[in-house]
Amino acid sequence: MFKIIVVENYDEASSEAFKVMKEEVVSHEKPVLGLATGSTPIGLYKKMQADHKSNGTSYKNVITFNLDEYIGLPKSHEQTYYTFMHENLFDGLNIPEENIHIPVGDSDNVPAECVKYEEAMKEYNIDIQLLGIGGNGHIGFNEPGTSFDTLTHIVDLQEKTRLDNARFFDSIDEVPTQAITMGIATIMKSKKVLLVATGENKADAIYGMIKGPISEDCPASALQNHPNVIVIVDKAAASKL
Ligand SMILES: N[C@@H]1[C@@H](O)[C@H](O)[C@@H](COP(=O)(O)O)O[C@@H]1O
Repeated sequence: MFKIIVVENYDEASSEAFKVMKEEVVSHEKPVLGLATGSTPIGLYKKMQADHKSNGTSYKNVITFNLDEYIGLPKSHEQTYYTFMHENLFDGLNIPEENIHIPVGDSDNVPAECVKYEEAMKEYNIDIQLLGIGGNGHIGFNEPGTSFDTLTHIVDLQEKTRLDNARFFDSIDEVPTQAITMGIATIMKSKKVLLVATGENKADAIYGMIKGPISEDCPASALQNHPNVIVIVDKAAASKL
């Protein structure tokens, strides 16, 4: 079930998302947050850091699981999601390092890492999973055609996704070709989903997610079967609804 909140712009979307996130953080004794990368959550993460700094909201009992990670880059690489999360969120909060979970993309045994990651999540129930959405409707790195039954797994990144993410690298050739991602079945297990999307280039994906058929052609359409999804979109991303 979707609760759709339409706002004017990116900053308002970040503020609305922050309200939802903060409520989760303060209302659970041990909040379990599923986190995302991409440019969309940066505004939200800045607000979480600012709130921690000025209001002292504590994250010391927070446990986090990130959606995905590139395969093949060393952790310290400036474009890993490990680096992204530390720079954009974790460095400004007081989450104990041992509570932070991100798939290890430079593991010697990536298939075993996927199993281990899924197992680690079984111990906890994710209270809220934050999601962005790809222009082709992907969530995490679950590209169109991914089975809705998937757990954490290895994916070959589509050319469109590599191109979309190439802006962060020196050239398209440097964008990894594979990633580890939570599967769609993993995402569906979280108690609540918070999906944020802004800009006209997300309008088709938002339409497909909410109004399109439930189909593997649009991975986000699986969320039509989730009991509790909050969608925060600006007018541009909502323009085709
Ligand atoms: N794996 C991430 C997704 O989790 C993210 O939702 C998507 C959209 O990114 P952006 O928010 O930059 O548009 O990009 C990447 O592919």
